[in-house]
Amino acid sequence: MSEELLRVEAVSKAFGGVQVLRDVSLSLKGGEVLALVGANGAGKSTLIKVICGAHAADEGAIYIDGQKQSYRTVRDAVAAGVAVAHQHNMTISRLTGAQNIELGREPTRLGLIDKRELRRRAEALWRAFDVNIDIDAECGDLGPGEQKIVDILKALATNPRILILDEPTATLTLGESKRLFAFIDQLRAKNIGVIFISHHLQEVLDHCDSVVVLKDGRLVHQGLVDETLTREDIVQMMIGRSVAREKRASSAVDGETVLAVQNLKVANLHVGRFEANRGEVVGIAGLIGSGQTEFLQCLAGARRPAQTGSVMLFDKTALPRTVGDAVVSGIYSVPADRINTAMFGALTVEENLSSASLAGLSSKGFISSRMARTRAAELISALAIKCAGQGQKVQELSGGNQQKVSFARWLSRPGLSEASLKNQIFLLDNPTEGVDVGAKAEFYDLIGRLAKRGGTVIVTSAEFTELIAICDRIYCISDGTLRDHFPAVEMTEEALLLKTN
Ligand SMILES: Nc1ncnc2c1ncn2[C@@H]1O[C@H](COP(=O)(O)OP(=O)(O)OP(=O)(O)O)[C@@H](O)[C@H]1O
Repeated sequence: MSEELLRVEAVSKAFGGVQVLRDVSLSLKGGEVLALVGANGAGKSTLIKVICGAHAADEGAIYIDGQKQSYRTVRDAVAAGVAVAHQHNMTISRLTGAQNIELGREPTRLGLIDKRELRRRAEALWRAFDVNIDIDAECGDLGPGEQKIVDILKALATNPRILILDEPTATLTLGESKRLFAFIDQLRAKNIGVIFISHHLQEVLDHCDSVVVLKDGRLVHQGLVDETLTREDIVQMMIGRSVAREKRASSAVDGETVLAVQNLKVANLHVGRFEANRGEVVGIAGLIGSGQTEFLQCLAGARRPAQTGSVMLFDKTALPRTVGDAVVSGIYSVPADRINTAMFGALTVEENLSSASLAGLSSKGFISSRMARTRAAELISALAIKCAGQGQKVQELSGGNQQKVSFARWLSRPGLSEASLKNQIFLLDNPTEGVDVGAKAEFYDLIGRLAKRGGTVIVTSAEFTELIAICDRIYCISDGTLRDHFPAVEMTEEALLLKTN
């Protein structure tokens, strides 16, 4: 590793009186892959935004190559050699990989886009990083792991010396993540300094050189990743307690089938046979983009399948036609794209938490604001949602805390009481994406409690270890078909990978 490339010195930042970063200092060398970890709301994204010019620090300074930076915009930071690849896929599906890589920087000739030069530039980058993807294919035809690499190449097209990767593996399966790490090794070899944000602590230990831990806006640790540092050490530093990784006790499945689907077709998926029982947590394992999201959308009334086949859903023989029908039938959904589709960013935490259960919070036609407040307070405490108060706008929360609100919205409907949830189905599409280890444990506990009360939970996850830990049975999607299922206790991550490839 070479000389110090980036130095963050005593940076502090507050929003509206809430201190989010306190006196944070860290250092990054060329060729170093530095992991930035911390619980949801610890201040990781805010720190990144200060480094990449999106926020100005209240106090402190950023140095690159020992030079104090005075940049005020993202463009200034790019000019100084800083680039960011954001967590959510920013590629445009109808453009090719090459067009995405050069998006916003297209070379022109006689006032028109010079397609040949554009292709040449993208290819030069592609060759420099020895990437094994088709840059002439439309991004919509690439897998999520390949799209992530296109996103990173797009950031690299600005020729940065410091590259920030914000949760790049959050939606990738293990195989896709491995490919991404091989790519990160190339960045290291080219002496690029990488800041890597992740909630997957094992990959931090396996692939990063050093780690910085933030807790409540303070830096509590910066050090090398070596054999003496364990996952448990990092968890302790992040949340001040340890989090067990044991399996949840299997729920009291009473065997009564509440949902059975045969021969359904949706997107690129054929559902040969799928069943879910009362009191059961059923997992669906598949590579991202295998059709599991679309299948859950059909069950939630948000999409019509191309072919319905035969259906048994409680006492009906059809799937819900609308989301409203589904909710009336007792089917609640936490969709994958929840931040855009299932939340009201401009409304408060309390309003979002109440929005799925207004009828239950009403008396004589009026919403009881006392009941809404009490219910919201219960949920905020049960899921440890970090917010300045119930009145804070959801768009001001950290990404992980927004996820928690979207999950909790549907929990506010049945409530956290011990009432039976028989004939209620919860559809959770990758529910713990972006959520920290402590909150994950709370989610698993809540999922177990929903099943114990007789509810049926159907869940997908990019993390197969998570499915093994929380499910009773797991269906696997292989060759575009969902049919085979296995008891979770008999599964390993490797076995699931083989069955879904
Ligand atoms: N624009 C804003 N206005 C008010 N508060 C904000 C704003 N942006 C961030 N915050 C607050 O700053 C704190 C830190 O948020 P940040 O997004 O940096 O956390 P994070 O560590 O990236 O979390 P996550 O793992 O959930 O993504 C949160 O409590 C959040 O509510």
